[in-house]
Amino acid sequence: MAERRALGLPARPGWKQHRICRTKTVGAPRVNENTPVIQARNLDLTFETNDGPIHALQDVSLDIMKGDFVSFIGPSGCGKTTFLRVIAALEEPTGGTVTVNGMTPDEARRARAYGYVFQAAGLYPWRTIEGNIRLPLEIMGFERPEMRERIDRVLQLVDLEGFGKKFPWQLSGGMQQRASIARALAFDADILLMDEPFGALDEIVRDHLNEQLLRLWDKTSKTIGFVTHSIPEAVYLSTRIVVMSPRPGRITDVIENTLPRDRPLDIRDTPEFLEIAHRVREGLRAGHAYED
Ligand SMILES: Nc1ncnc2c1ncn2[C@@H]1O[C@H](COP(=O)(O)OP(=O)(O)OP(=O)(O)O)[C@@H](O)[C@H]1O
Repeated sequence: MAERRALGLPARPGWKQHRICRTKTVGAPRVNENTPVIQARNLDLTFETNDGPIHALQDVSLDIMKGDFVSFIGPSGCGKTTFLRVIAALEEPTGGTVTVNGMTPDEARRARAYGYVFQAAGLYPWRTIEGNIRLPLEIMGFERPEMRERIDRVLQLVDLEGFGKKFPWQLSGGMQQRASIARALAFDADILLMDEPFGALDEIVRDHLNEQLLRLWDKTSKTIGFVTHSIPEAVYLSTRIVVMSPRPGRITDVIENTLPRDRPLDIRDTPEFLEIAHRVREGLRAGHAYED
């Protein structure tokens, strides 16, 4: 249900929901060049469960600037997904604040400030690839010619020209994930939130999609928040790597990536790359040691 909201789709009947706004934009971004696109201050989130409270986020503060590619890495349960979901207004923090383009997360969701890509492609099997991409655009009330233009543009961006009339089951897992990215890009939001989008894919496909994503980021200058378990993926893609640690979920290190923006895959064999990867690994280890 929350996933449907993030895609701009209506909740199923009977679900408590925020009203879906059908206009294209509600409220202009209230930021200038020097203001962070995403700003989290002392975020706290405790889930109340039958087994007691779970402190998923503790005192999380972070600024993400326009055009940043920020990866979140850390062991299972350290709050990576929860943090992304708070930014996307899919979870309500129990403390602290977060702004997206100067708005509350909920205002930002209504203003279509971000696209969200989930771990699984989550395409509707009875709709074609085009139909899947078109669905949120229909709900948002775009005119037909504009929908057509947007669908063609995003299919081209993710290298799926000619596949619009296919159904999801006719595409490989990697292509389905690209279609899911195309759907998130169709609103043309400046921010893309991606929750471990390539986790289920094999290494070769993942490498290819990493390259494509980097190219897409370069072409579109979007701001990207990206959850991953993979150190090489985080180092290859990001401008900054946020290392997190569990129980309670918190940020333990923020690593600036000094690699050039132009990154062929074999940059992963260079001493510079390995040095940054080493620092990420040390950060992850330190987070674990803290628990013992
Ligand atoms: N809706 C929820 N209700 C209760 N507990 C939750 C809920 N969502 C997440 N949690 C708990 O909060 C903690 C952080 O979860 P989260 O999914 O954010 O971690 P993660 O770092 O993304 O993990 P993974 O890498 O396994 O996806 C975990 O202990 C998880 O069990």
